[in-house]
Amino acid sequence: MSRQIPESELILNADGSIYHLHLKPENLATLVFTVGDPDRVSMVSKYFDQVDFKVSKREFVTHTGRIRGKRVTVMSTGMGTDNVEILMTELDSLVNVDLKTHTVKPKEKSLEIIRLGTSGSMQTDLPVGSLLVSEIAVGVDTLMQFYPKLEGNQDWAKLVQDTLDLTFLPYQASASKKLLEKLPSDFHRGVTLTAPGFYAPQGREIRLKPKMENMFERLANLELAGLRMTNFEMETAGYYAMGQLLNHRMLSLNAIVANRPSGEFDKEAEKTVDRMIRAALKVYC
Ligand SMILES: O=P(O)(O)O[C@H]1O[C@H](CO)[C@@H](O)[C@H]1O
Ligand SMILES: O=c1cc[nH]c(=O)[nH]1
Repeated sequence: MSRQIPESELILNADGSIYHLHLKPENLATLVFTVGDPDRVSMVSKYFDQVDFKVSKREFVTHTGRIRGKRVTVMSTGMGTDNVEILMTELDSLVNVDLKTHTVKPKEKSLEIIRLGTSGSMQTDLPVGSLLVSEIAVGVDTLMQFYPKLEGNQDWAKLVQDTLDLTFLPYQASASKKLLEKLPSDFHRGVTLTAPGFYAPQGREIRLKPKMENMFERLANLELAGLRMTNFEMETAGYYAMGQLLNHRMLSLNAIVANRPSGEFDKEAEKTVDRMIRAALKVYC
């Protein structure tokens, strides 16, 4: 008999749903699209043939339905890897923990989780309106200081640590090869920097001067094994790392809405996001 997880660690609501996501196992499909913005959930589910289930709690809004006969879930996470940690742990618990006995199920189940996010480009030749898939992501947040060490190559993480003179080691994880290979070639492939904030942690200056000078220029000039760093956002490395530790297949797609070298923001950002959503549903549903 596996360990019984205390009620204070795996918390259920009065209706038996999991604490933050407010979902029961039967409300979740094995293919899950995630978005940051709660308003983006209906931008995805409007393409479903039917929506059978809707729930929302805090920033976690979920719609589950069918598209071309395939069952699919879309849900929002809000911003940041702290929310991703909650999302991934609770999604994993919905499929791999028996919520009645509070014990881990003997047979592990994997989800396919595809993030549909917005992002800022560090590269001149990656303009606003581009679509990009994160092949590798480097997290400069401290989430992975609290979990088992990630297996696999950490060369990008070390390079970023040296470049930004960070006092802690960032972490690096990759997209699922199986999901990646299905994607058409009009998606640029990139190395994504997942930052613990939008302004100084991505080198932006409003009133406060970031401690790190020329941050995006320094990162944009890095090269490793023929790859360069391409874009900033705030979740992907957390997804890839948690997915690797929990054995779920992960992919992060990015609509490039800002270009840092040119100082431009995409005037048609909503259309760019819609193009990414339609492309993803076509490939994975
Ligand atoms: O558009 P979403 O998915 O929220 O993603 C990006 O946008 C937010 C910042 O504006 C961050 O969450 C960042 O990762
Ligand atoms: O520059 C950007 C644009 C969207 N999201 C980010 O985190 N950064």
